[in-house]
Amino acid sequence: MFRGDGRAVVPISASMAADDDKRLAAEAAMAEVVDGMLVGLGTGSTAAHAIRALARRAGDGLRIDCVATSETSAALARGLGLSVRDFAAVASVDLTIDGADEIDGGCRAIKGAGGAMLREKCVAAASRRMVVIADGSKWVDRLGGAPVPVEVLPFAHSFVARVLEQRAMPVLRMVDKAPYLTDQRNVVLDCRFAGLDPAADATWLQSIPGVLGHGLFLSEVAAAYVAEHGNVTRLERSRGTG
Ligand SMILES: O=C[C@H](O)[C@H](O)[C@H](O)COP(=O)(O)O
Repeated sequence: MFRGDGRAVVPISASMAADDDKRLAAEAAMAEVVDGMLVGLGTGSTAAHAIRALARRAGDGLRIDCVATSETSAALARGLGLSVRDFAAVASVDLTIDGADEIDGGCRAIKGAGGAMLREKCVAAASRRMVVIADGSKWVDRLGGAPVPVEVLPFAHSFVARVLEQRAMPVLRMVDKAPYLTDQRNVVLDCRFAGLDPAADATWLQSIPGVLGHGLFLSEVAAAYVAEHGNVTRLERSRGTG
């Protein structure tokens, strides 16, 4: 099966459960999890489906350890009986399963609507393989419809915002009338770019003092499971991409 842009995709299954594409995508990714793995747990509503699916499989006898990309995911996983190790003591992860805010045909993603992109990037980088799970609304031809979240040292946020204005419209993320804080107690500037150039803008973001991380995942994602109207498609990153 081919998308309009000619990229090959592999149809996996069709399901009557069209109202729960996130869960279907998460369950499809379970095929990649085998006994003995150290699994990276993503963050967000789609990743939560994967955590619940992993817990069910662990209940059926699958032996895995996990690391989590957020305190929320760690708490969910532990509450379901999964073994969650401290990532600070982990150098390498076998497989990470995470959500995304946007994913394109080259398996490039925008992540971080839930504020977890810095830990997600660290765990992804430590992983032998990272797969994204998503419902069809996340699948885009071109990245940039969603804002790019940028995690910033609070000390530097006004300076960083001024620099970001050269290429984007940064908005300080707020919750209950106060700046949103990540698990690391940093702030987030959500950036809408006027014509995102993913590679150039990722390099530029990383060069700004005070920027600790951002939600552009351009080389980390090996494959994506995208469920749309009950149909799950696996999109593999092309060799040589990114
Ligand atoms: O910080 C949050 C993460 O990057 C999420 O994986 C991403 O925002 C997707 O979340 P959801 O599955 O809830 O749409």
